[in-house]
Amino acid sequence: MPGVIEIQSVDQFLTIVRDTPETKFVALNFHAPWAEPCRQMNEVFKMLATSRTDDQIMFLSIDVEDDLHEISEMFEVATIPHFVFLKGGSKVVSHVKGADPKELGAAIAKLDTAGGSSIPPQQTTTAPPVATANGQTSGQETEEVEEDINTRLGKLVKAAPVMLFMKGTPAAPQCGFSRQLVALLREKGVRYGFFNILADDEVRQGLKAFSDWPTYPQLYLDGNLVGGLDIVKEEFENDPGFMSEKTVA
Ligand SMILES: N[C@@H](CCC(=O)N[C@@H](CS)C(=O)NCC(=O)O)C(=O)O
Repeated sequence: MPGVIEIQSVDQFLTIVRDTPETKFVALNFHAPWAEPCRQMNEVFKMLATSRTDDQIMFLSIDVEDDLHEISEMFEVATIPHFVFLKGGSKVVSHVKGADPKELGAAIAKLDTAGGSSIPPQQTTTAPPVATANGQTSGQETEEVEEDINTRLGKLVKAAPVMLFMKGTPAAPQCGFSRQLVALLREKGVRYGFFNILADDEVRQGLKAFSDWPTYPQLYLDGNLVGGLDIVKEEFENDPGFMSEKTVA
C-alpha cells in the first residue's frame, strides 16, 4: 500500500485529485511542523493509511508551511490540524478539525461504510478548529460538543508559541494591517501559527472581549496578548531581539 503521499506542489495535488475515480476517496491532512498536536495526528494519519489493505482512500499530507497556500485556501483551512475528506477528488464529504484521533478514525470508517455509492450528505464536524484540542473525546459525530467559547479561545491563543489572529491568511491577507504584520514577522524570521478570523465570526467577536482588544491583527506570545500591529512594531523598535527565540534557526 502506498501509505501517505507528501504533497510537494499544487500541480502534484491537482493532478492527483483530477485522476481520482468517482468511486474513491481522498483524505487530506493539513499540518505544520511548529504545531505539537500535528505531530501526534500525523502519526495517527500515517497509521490509518499504512494499516489499510485496499486503495479505496488516498492519504495526502499537506504541510501548510510549504508553498501550498492555494490548497489550504481551497478548503478554507484556518488552523491546524485540519483533515478534509473528498469523494472522487473534488466533492468535500467532511472535515475534522482539531487533534482528536478518535474523530479522525471515525471519519475514515464512515468513508469505508459509504463504500463509494451511498455517501452521506456533506457535513462538517462541530469540533473547534483548535490546534491544541488534544484529548477531546467527542467521538460520535452526532454528539455535538458545544465547547464554551472562552475555553476554545484559551486553547486557540496557545495553539502555537506565537499565534497571529489575522484577516485572511499569511499568503493572502485581507487587510492592510494584517498584511503589514505578516511582512514584519517574515522579515524578522518569526515562526508563527495563524487563525483567519474572517472564517469564524464567533472567534472574531469573542476574542475581542476575551482579550479586551477591539481590532485585528492580534499577536499572542505563549498565550499572552502582545497587541496589534502598532504595539508589535514598537516592541521590535524598542528591543531588536524581541521574539528572537521564536525565529527560524
Ligand atoms: N492600529 C491598529 C489597526 C488595526 C485595526 O484598526 N483593525 C480594524 C480594521 S482591519 C479591525 O480589526 N476592526 C475590527 C473588526 O474588523 O472586527 C493595530 O495596530 O493593529
